[in-house]
Amino acid sequence: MMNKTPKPPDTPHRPTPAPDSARDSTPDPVPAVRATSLTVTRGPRQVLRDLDFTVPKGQITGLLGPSGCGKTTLMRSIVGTQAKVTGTLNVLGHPAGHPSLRSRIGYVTQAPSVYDDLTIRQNLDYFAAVLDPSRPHAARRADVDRALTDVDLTSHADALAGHLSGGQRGRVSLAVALLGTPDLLVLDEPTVGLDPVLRRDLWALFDRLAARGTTLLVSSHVMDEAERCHRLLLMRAGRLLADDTPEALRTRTATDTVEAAFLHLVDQATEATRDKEPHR
Ligand SMILES: Nc1ncnc2c1ncn2[C@@H]1O[C@H](COP(=O)(O)OP(=O)(O)OP(=O)(O)O)[C@@H](O)[C@H]1O
Repeated sequence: MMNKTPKPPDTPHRPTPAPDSARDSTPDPVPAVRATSLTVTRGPRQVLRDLDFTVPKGQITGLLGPSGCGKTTLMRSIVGTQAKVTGTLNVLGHPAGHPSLRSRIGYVTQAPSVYDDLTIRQNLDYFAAVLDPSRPHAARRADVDRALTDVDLTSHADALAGHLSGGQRGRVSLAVALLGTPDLLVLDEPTVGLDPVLRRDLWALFDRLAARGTTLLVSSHVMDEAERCHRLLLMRAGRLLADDTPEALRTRTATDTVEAAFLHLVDQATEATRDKEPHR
């Protein structure tokens, strides 16, 4: 079972695909992320094994796979917070973790990081000051207003963060990540626990950000969200099963949905592993 939450009854089978303008645009020759032979060890285990992939600029790339397959580890590697990373991992033209990337990447983890005893606006004011203390007050204020508008929380700006729903807290975290207008936005399962309307609104925001030129890497368990991405990285057990567009995946596997394509690729990979095992 891939989904953490049951599929909501009114979720369309295949949500609105990403806009053609973004899908058909020729990708920037320098990708936002390029990984070659990327391997990560956590504790005694290799949790990412020999990954090769690229994330094109200005598009939404979905990172999908079952719980524990290594999605968070891959995101942490890209934002530069993961230890024991080998191989090559370039992000926006620099090695992952390079100091110049700090202000260019927004990272939203699964646990929203907001101060409960501050209002939404106070949270954003605080993070804006930490992000760039030398930025003039008026410019910081404009950044906060823009981020509030982006996540549709302007009318709740004076509410205490501690009084918000889980989905609203997640949107505050996203607003914090948007304060510095990052070139790359890395979102770890941003739609978990959201109702269908909020999920739709959040995906509409991702589309708007991509249309502005932001690169998004979004992890999810929910395969119908995969259909909304320009590209997909499908993972299983620390390995990459596919790096392609949803359409190409469906065509290549002669299936109707990305979920069916994923299952087809899992079966293929299982068979290939079995064939390599010595016969007893
Ligand atoms: N601190 C750690 N030490 C050792 N192993 C870890 C650590 N954190 C995670 N792992 C292991 O690394 C593997 C990948 O974990 P990761 O959190 O990247 O998966 P995921 O795909 O993001 O899972 P989920 O969808 O449940 O968040 C898992 O097998 C997990 O048990």
